[in-house]
Amino acid sequence: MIEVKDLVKRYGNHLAVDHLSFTVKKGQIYGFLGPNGAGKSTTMNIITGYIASTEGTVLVDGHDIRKEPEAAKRCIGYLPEQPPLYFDMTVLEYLRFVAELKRVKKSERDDMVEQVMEMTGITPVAGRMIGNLSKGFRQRVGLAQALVGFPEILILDEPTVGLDPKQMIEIRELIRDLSKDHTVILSSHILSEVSAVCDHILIISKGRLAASDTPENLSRTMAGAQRLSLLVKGTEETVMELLQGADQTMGIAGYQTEPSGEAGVLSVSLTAEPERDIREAVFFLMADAGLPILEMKAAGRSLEDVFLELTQDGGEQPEERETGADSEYPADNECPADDEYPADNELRNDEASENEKEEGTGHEGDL
Ligand SMILES: Nc1ncnc2c1ncn2[C@@H]1O[C@H](COP(=O)(O)OP(=O)(O)OP(=O)(O)O)[C@@H](O)[C@H]1O
Repeated sequence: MIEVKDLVKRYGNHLAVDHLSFTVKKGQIYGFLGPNGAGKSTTMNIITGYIASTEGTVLVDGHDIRKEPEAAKRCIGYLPEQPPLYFDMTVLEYLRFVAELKRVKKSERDDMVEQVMEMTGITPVAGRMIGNLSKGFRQRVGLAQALVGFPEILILDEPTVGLDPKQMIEIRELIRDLSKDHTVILSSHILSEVSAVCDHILIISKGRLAASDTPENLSRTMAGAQRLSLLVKGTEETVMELLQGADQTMGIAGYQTEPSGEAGVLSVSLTAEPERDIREAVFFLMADAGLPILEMKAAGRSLEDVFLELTQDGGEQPEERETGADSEYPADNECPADDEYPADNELRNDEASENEKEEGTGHEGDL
């Protein structure tokens, strides 16, 4: 679906994307994970044709984004970090406008807008000004504009940033739903978000690809051997004897004991053979010998540790961004600040009553 080859982006002397190559296959959710300033937005802006690369190529469904931008862009729906919303338009007006910009046939526009509003759960707020919507609803409108034209690929830059936890969960569910019919690439600096939603993780650090695999494989192959620490009620003699005599097929590669500080309780550290989960076997070994386990903790490296190690020092350097006409990067102030509009809680009642009128939409609460 997407082939990124040897991509380079320089901002002056600053190398934001450093010979990045990866492939995105159809029908999966890809998570673009990296600390702030790692180069995620820059890469997404290049893939979507929003800015030009310094070197390298991007093929979208076989179309080179530089040579055939129209054909490539037709395959992509993009939700940038700052959704391109017009706050003084109603949701319906805005989506009709987007449909026109995307050159959807006039005869198909109304139908399509209706469908994307339905898909993103914003039909109840179709007549409301975008500036008066809560952040969660604005994000849905952002997703709806990305869906206009029914592109095969959705590229979402930090789609849950700034949302409250409930809104985050709702948007993640929506993304999961959309992934049934679309290939999705989303960026995030939150590991738990990416591992919860994505089939494949691309870890980016200092503009380079640090790792690319499924969340399961990343934790299995990079997190190293499982280590368990236990508190066992028993004497050192009985525990050591038990471990020495333990069946080799159990997968225990090593062990160590020391006093726990509590009378009659021993602290035991166990290392498993590679890719073995020994928790259950250890539980039964101790239980059969009448030695109660008071505590068991898996001490292996988590996916989080792997991420931190791979991206160490890979984040934002304190450096000025280019701004103004020379910069291809969209200015931060394209959209009016939130405080120019009534606070979300001032709108809650209105929007809630609008939703109540539309019972059975299945979307509520994100107001
Ligand atoms: N217009 C610009 N001019 C100069 N430097 C830029 C510009 N845009 C981005 N950069 C720099 O390029 C690097 C990558 O930025 P980018 O926004 O792509 O990172 P990111 O991974 O998306 O981070 P974040 O999560 O903070 O959005 C950063 O060091 C950033 O300061």
